[in-house]
Amino acid sequence: MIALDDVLVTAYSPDPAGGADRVVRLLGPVTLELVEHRVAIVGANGSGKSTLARLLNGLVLPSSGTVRVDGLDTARDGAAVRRKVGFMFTDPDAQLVMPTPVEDVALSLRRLPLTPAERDVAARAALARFGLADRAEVPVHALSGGQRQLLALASVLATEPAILVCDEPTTLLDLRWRGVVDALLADLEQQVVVVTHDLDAALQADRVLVVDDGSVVFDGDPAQAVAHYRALMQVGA
Ligand SMILES: Nc1ncnc2c1ncn2[C@@H]1O[C@H](COP(=O)(O)OP(=O)(O)OP(=O)(O)O)[C@@H](O)[C@H]1O
Repeated sequence: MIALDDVLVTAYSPDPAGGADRVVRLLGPVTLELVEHRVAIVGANGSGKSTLARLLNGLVLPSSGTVRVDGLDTARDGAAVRRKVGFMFTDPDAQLVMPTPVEDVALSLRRLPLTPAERDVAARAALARFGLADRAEVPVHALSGGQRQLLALASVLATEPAILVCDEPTTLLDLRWRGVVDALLADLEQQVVVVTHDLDAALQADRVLVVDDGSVVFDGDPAQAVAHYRALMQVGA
């Protein structure tokens, strides 16, 4: 279970007038527990969604308050939390570090007690699961955006996270690849927390958080959450 207790995230921001840096609030205070299988986070650009998502695996630490994942404190047990919580970035290039897909997935498998040959077999099996079997040795930069997104998903899932946090995983994708990634995410056994601008995807979640100006302004039923968000954005259904 993910539990945020009175979490506040602040940052220092330069004073345009040239004075001392000012402390600005990015998010919070937020207190909530996430136990649902599928949780979506929606909100305007710059509202604090990524900050909230990044808190969940310790990429962002609270300035005050605590974030716990199955009892592990992200501020004190960061490495253990990151083994538990996989994170998929909007831009797969932020995450893919090896020259070829098979090497990238193999890198994700490094903590498992496997021989190099076993790791290679496991990496290829992971690529096959995502339709990338014949792309294993193609340079990562030569893959399409959709294929890179799938590779990022394959790599993060290879670490066998208990929870997967995805920050706008389909924003860069065309309709076909969006459908592929949405279907793969929907089928996962893991708890998935997804930041999305895709309101149809949000409607499929069990619970939706609406973030606005650094606060969670609605939390609950997906249809009501989407209606709340539309009203906030002053756009019709
Ligand atoms: N380290 C930081 N220092 C200062 N400001 C920051 C920092 N990180 C984020 N911000 C600001 O906090 C606000 C929330 O950022 P965040 O990335 O969480 O928004 P978001 O809702 O994910 O936006 P988008 O939909 O555009 O990706 C933005 O105004 C951003 O510029």
